[in-house]
Amino acid sequence: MIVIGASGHAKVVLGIMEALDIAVTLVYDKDVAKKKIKSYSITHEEVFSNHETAVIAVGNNKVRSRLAKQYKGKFTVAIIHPSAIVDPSATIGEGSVVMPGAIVNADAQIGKHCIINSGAVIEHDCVIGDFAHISPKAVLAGNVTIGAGVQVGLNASVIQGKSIGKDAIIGAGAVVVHNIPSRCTAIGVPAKPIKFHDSATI
Ligand SMILES: CC(=O)SCCNC(=O)CCNC(=O)[C@H](O)C(C)(C)COP(=O)(O)OP(=O)(O)OC[C@H]1O[C@@H](n2cnc3c(N)ncnc32)[C@H](O)[C@@H]1OP(=O)(O)O
Repeated sequence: MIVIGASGHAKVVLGIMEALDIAVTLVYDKDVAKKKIKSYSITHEEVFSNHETAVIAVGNNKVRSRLAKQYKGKFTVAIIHPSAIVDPSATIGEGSVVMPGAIVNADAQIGKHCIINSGAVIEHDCVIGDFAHISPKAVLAGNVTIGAGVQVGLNASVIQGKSIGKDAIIGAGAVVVHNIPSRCTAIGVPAKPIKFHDSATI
């Protein structure tokens, strides 16, 4: 399997692949200054064979979205660390990565190319849009809806039934008790928007 990206996030993705015994054919990053990641040499040329599947190991939601378009057709599976607990009724889209210790509960639906980071909890019936990132130790209660491209920060929590609009950023430690609009940054307890931005992930 090809790993696209060679940043810190890629180190964790590579660790998951090692734990799953998935053979890494090459790690690609166009940045020629990057030479090695863990025990892997970094390839700077796009020398992908057509039939080989890939994972995008890039933490930035917008960059991950761009790369998913660029290499469309190469993504077939989700990568899930063996220590994560995923209910059999949950669905996880292709290209998504579930990190160590995460919990994804019954009937949760996780989109494509999402990151469910270390120790995050996604409760029953949550729906998470493509390219979202649920940061380490963030907790989503039941029936939460997360728009495409959202980042929920470290240790943030969202109470049951609330929704967060596309491309919003929820600050570390925030507690979401009201719906949050698209394309804003919201912080605090209770979380409130402090600014809005234009750019969209998809
Ligand atoms: C494995 C990994 O590493 S995964 C990575 C996980 N990373 C995270 O979860 C980080 C989440 N990001 C944050 O919390 C950021 O601070 C953000 C996105 C909320 C804000 O970042 P920026 O847009 O750069 O805003 P900035 O840093 O200028 O802060 C704006 C104001 O909000 C305050 N603020 C920033 N973050 C928070 C927060 N999480 N909670 C409360 N207040 C905050 C700042 O102190 C500042 O206040 P001031 O204007 O009174 O000085």
